[in-house]
Amino acid sequence: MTSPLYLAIDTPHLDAAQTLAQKVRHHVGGLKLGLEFFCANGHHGVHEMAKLGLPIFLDLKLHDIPNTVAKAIQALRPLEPAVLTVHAAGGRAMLEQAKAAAGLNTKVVAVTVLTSLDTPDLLDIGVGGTPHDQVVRLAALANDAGLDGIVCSGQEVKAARAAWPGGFFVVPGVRPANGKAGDQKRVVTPAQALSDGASILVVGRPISQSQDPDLAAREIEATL
Ligand SMILES: O=C(O)c1cc(=O)[nH]c(=O)n1[C@@H]1O[C@H](COP(=O)(O)O)[C@@H](O)[C@H]1O
Repeated sequence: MTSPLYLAIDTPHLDAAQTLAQKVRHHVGGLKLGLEFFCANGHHGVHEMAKLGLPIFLDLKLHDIPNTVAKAIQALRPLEPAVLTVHAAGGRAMLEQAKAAAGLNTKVVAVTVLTSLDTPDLLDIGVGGTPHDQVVRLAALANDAGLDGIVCSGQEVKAARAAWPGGFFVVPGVRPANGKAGDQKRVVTPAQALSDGASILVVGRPISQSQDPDLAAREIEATL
């Protein structure tokens, strides 16, 4: 069975990204490349990482007016990422146009409330209520707009999955029991996120900063 574990490769260095991915390639289901990697290495870098044969999750969290996001996604089409992110807060028209611009083999998923935010952080940006309320609201919008799924924390995935059984749910901010949360505020264990309905789990530092990344990936996999 394919592993639900996607490794977040958060580095601007192509050689470091390749070395890390080579180490864990047999114990992860896919590679997530983010802004840091893409800004430094662009399309060439994505092509190089795709040579490892794992699905590529291109996490660019696009958020702009509908026309700009649609044109950006058209420009990404040759890369054929398995998963691509946009921000749900971009609104209905942006989400609809994002999905329409993507290739048929790309799942477009909407980031709801970043896992680094809690209730006071939402208040700071003018959003009342809890992250849970906001995730449920934005998940309904993403579903309505025809997206494939959402990104949310493990604390909300059960409710989001119940409201959208066929959705694709990406859960980052997962930590093994006793793992360091770092800048993540809404954290659950990988096993909890999976049993609550995550489709895939995104894990970065617990693997990439480990002395032995392959062992760290295997240890997480063993808990699932
Ligand atoms: O879209 C994401 O992947 C994402 C959304 C979110 O709400 N929180 C979040 O942490 N992420 C990403 O997931 C990864 C988490 O990394 P670690 O905290 O190191 O495991 C990073 O690459 C983040 O960019």
